Amino acid sequence: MASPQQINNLQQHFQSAVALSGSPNAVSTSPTQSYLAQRINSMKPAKPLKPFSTGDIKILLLENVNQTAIEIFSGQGYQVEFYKSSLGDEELIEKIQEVHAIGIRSKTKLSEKILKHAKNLVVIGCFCIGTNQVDLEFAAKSGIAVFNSPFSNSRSVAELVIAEIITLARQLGDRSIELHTGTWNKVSAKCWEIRGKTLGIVGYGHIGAQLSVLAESMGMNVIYYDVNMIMSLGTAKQVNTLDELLGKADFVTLHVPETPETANLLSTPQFAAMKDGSYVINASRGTVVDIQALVEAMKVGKIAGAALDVYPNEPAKNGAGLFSNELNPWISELTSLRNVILTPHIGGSTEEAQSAIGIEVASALVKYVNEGSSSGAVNFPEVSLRALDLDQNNSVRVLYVHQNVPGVLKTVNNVLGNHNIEKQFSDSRGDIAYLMADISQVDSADIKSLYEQLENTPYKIVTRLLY
Ligand SMILES: NC(=O)C1=CN([C@@H]2O[C@H](COP(=O)(O)OP(=O)(O)OC[C@H]3O[C@@H](n4cnc5c(N)ncnc54)[C@H](O)[C@@H]3O)[C@@H](O)[C@H]2O)C=CC1
Ligand SMILES: O=C(O)CCC(=O)C(=O)O
Repeated sequence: MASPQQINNLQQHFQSAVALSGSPNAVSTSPTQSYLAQRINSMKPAKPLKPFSTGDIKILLLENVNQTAIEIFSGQGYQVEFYKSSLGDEELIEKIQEVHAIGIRSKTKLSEKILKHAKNLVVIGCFCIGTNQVDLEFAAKSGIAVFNSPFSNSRSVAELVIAEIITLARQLGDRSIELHTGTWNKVSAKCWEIRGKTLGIVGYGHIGAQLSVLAESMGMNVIYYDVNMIMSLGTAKQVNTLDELLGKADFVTLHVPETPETANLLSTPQFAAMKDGSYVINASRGTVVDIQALVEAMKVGKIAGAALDVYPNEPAKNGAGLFSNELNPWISELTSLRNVILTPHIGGSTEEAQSAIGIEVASALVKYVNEGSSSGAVNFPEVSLRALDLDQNNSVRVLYVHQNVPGVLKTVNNVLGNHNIEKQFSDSRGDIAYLMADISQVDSADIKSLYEQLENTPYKIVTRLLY
């Protein structure tokens, strides 16, 4: 057990988080408050680890990732390069060659074409929920772990949808535009209360379920369709088919991920199956709704209103004139329709959500870079080891990503077996496996040779040593 003075010193050490460079000569550690509290509360001082042979940690942050993340990375001494927008392919390819970590939101496409240029990249942070913008399989095969924030912006999306339900039901967008342009148009025709109306939620995950509770509290009846059986919250009811939901709902809202199965989930036949005068809301991904078909269904009055937050193609940066037919061919038709609310992918854009996402994803990246823990990774086996103790001198943490084929562990343990293996954990996910091991009695002169032996093993994808 550590003395109170030692704990205090440790606390100061973590809190100041100064000069924590990723260079081989500097100490690195994790900064998050919850993690800090966990470490300190355990009353067992942990040995801070430093990366071997990765040089100074460089991180590229795109798409205006929140300040909380910048502070965490800077606090670690990482070299942070920050951009407000995403980058074009050419510039991205140039920048990605050198960095060890990259942070993006929903716009930056990290396809195989881009990722194959990354020479040092060990980790990708998606500072959002969706990870469809990253080629997760190629990343895993290249030994690059991907993290996201699974629910930090869910509430923000659910609240936006509640606002949109009322806005559509009362035609508030149109009334506001009219008055902004001098027209007083006091009408009640086809304007409704939402009380007693049926909300159909497609995808009852984090956002769908949160929305369900909010909608019920406002007097709506909730039904939902999901490919999985999911426990209902409140008095919501799961229906068996999408068509059943479409035939019953006054408002249909989509909260599914972008997958091949969800492409054009709502198209001409689905709009035809909906109730006359019903409404559509899409804050999931742009590919989930066939927007040309939606335009047609609205022109004939089948659909009385729509709120869209996401589009198949979205501009890479903010600016006037970017939302035009050059981006998506139906934009002028869509913008000429009445009772259509169009927002620029802001479902998760609140101060609360962005700050929480910044802390969550940055902390996961730091834990992976500094300690090797892949807990929460979306494309990687989840492996973690308890920290090394402060007094464990001559210990090395081995991080070894390899192809999931028979015999690899035998080869690796032959290399590690010259030392004392204090603890070891390995797991696999599809074609990829990840081994973490803490070994002791390692002379510092031997670290380079240990690294080279592991690097030269067959089926190795990435080797990292922390000590
Ligand atoms: N507009 C915005 O700013 C934001 C958009 N999103 C989008 O919302 C999506 C949903 O987010 P969460 O609720 O957190 O995801 P989640 O993973 O918690 O829930 C998704 C649900 O959809 C279901 N599902 C998958 N395929 C389906 C299908 N073909 N038909 C019916 N159900 C299906 C799943 O079983 C799951 O229950 C994200 O994948 C992301 O693309 C998320 C956050 C912000
Ligand atoms: O805030 C963003 O940039 C993207 C939000 C989003 O779509 C997500 O979290 O999946």
